[in-house]
Amino acid sequence: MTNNGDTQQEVLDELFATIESRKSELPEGSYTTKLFTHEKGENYVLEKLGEETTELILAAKDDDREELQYEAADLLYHLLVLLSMKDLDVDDLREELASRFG
Ligand SMILES: N=c1c2ncn([C@@H]3O[C@H](COP(=O)(O)OP(=O)(O)OP(=O)(O)O)[C@@H](O)[C@H]3O)c2ncn1[C@@H]1O[C@H](COP(=O)(O)O)[C@@H](O)[C@H]1O
Repeated sequence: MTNNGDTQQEVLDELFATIESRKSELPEGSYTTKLFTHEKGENYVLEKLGEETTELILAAKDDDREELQYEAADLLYHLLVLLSMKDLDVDDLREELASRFG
């Protein structure tokens, strides 16, 4: 693992803020806009989560750590989009995880 300091520490917050901004502005050419405006509605992001989960499982089964890292990031991105669609945010996720500590 590499560590470039604050940039990596804050990347989840920055990614979530970008997702929220795409949700309100819906800029053309944005993949996130595509997820928020797809004709299948939230089912499309749910399908993507299923696909990304399958890809993650295959990477784990293959013991391909590089692919696993890549697929985990894809999965997390789509999860954050789903949270945003449901008006939850990354702090809700932190709060739930923190409540399980100890
Ligand atoms: N982290 C991500 C991210 N992870 C995965 N993806 C996209 O998720 C898709 C993964 O689905 P697939 O592997 O099935 O690829 P695909 O065939 O292109 O997907 P489909 O078009 O079939 O749905 C790819 O298109 C990836 O580009 C992401 N797209 C965007 N982000 C982040 O979101 C930010 C905003 O992106 P835009 O909304 O595109 O401006 C970016 O700066 C990134 O930080």
